[in-house]
Amino acid sequence: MSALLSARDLRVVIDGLHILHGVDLDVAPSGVTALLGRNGAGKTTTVKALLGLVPRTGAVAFDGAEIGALPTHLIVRRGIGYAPEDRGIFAGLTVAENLRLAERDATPAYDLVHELFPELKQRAGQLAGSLSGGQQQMVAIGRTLLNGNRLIVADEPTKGLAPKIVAEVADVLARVAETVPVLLVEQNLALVRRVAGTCAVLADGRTAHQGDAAELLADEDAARRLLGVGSHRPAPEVTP
Ligand SMILES: Nc1ncnc2c1ncn2[C@@H]1O[C@H](COP(=O)(O)OP(=O)(O)OP(=O)(O)O)[C@@H](O)[C@H]1O
Repeated sequence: MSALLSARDLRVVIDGLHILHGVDLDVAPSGVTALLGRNGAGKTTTVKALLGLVPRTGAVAFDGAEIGALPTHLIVRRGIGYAPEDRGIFAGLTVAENLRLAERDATPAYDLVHELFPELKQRAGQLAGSLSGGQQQMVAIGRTLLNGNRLIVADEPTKGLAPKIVAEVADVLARVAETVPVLLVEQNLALVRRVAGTCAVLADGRTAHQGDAAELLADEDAARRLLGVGSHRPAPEVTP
């Protein structure tokens, strides 16, 4: 199965600091590919480099076309949707207004968004700032689905959320990945175990491992070495 997106030797230098030293990454054409690594390993920078949000060198192929040197607006136009770490939603606008602001296509895919997240339809008039963390993630991810994107990039969608809400977001991601492939930056290994098929692990700005997510997480020594945790310790619940 050839990758939907593959990055080779991705490097990022910011203000003279070498942040990525050669990241290789393959995103599977279906399901969830998890991007893992300890704090500061370079996950968010990798995602930003893929989207052209930071100066970078290296090759990035998306659906067979080279996008490694393109500016961000041309990359997103090729069909990559981004849900950033801070969600980037407008707290003072309603759910419907947040979605409307993200419209790019002449015929935005509201059917898909409302089918996946009926709650966003029910809460169309509610201020986004008064939604739960999980519901806010639905808005952030829903926005990326409006425009016929072929890859969704979600950066730590569960960060700072209570376990019950993490379970909600896990459901959201699992549902989305049935329709559109997802590149997921995530620290919650229980969630990764539940939703991800493949994974890449970064360490110190480089790719330290790529492969099957379940296999890695089943290997306690490898998980401890690469991620700094025993993958079998009691984890926050993510199953409903
Ligand atoms: N604009 C910047 N200027 C200086 N250093 C930066 C910049 N952006 C990132 N870094 C540094 O690069 C390293 C990688 O950061 P990055 O945010 O990509 O890591 P991460 O794996 O996403 O971490 P976390 O899991 O903690 O969010 C960190 O040491 C960070 O401090």
